[in-house]
Amino acid sequence: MNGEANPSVKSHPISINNGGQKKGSHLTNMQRQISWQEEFSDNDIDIPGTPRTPRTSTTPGHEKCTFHHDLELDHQPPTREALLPDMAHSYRMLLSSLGENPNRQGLLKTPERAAKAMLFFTKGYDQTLEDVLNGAIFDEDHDEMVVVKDIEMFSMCEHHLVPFYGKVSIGYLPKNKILGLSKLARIVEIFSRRLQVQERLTKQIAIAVTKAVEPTGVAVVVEGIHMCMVMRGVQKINSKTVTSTMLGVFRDDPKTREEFLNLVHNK
Ligand SMILES: Nc1nc2c(ncn2[C@@H]2O[C@H](COP(=O)(O)OP(=O)(O)OP(=O)(O)O)[C@@H](O)[C@H]2O)c(=O)[nH]1
Repeated sequence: MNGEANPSVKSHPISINNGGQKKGSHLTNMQRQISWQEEFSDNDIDIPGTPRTPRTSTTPGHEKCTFHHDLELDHQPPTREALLPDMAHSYRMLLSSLGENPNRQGLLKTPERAAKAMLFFTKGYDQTLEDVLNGAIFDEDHDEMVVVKDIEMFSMCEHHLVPFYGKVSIGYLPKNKILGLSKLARIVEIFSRRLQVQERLTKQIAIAVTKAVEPTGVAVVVEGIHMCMVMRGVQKINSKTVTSTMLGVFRDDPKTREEFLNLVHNK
């Protein structure tokens, strides 16, 4: 890792984006660091209108059950299971709309299978940052860049309900707190396992890391292949969409940003 990165980080004034305050104003660096992180509310992660099932079960007999964050279909909370009959019914109607016979042997269990698959694809709606972090935030006197790259990502395009997939690279500059490495990948799961657009996914991941460890800066790059552009519509099979969110020092210091991008792009 480039040892020169941190002196430049510390000396570089962090800009803030608070609507009225200008870049490089007379605020101290610490005040600036606090400012850009405090801008994010829960709404930045949980966008308005995001459907949410209750945190505890509404199924008779399961009122005290809470769901597991490692949600798998054969180990899933009653709240999610309760959605299956309605969803399966919708899929059955869809099969009929296609002119298919939902009662033929091969399709008999398809509505239930499809409903379970859709629940899995959207399991992120039932996860929160707090759930997945599980307290794995550690005090550590470390202020060098941490990068976890090429995290596989599978998501669903909210416009066409078809998948998009790719990889996510996350970097942050810790400020005396580090995050369990797997938790970066788990944060990707929370937000990718929903109906999404790639831009929002990228931003939500960056904000979540910011909330988790209040670092000096966070950088996220997402590279995605959208099946809505491959299998239908414009049918461009080789195009990739790259989105990024740079916060704090990654936004303001070109050297830090460049170090991150070099680490991400070096194979
Ligand atoms: N910005 C952005 N656009 C997306 C994403 N996923 C899908 N889209 C786009 O959403 C748009 C929807 O456009 P519409 O014209 O309403 O739908 P459409 O007729 O199916 O569009 P085509 O895909 O061009 O056939 C398309 O341009 C998609 O490529 C995403 O993650 N980010």
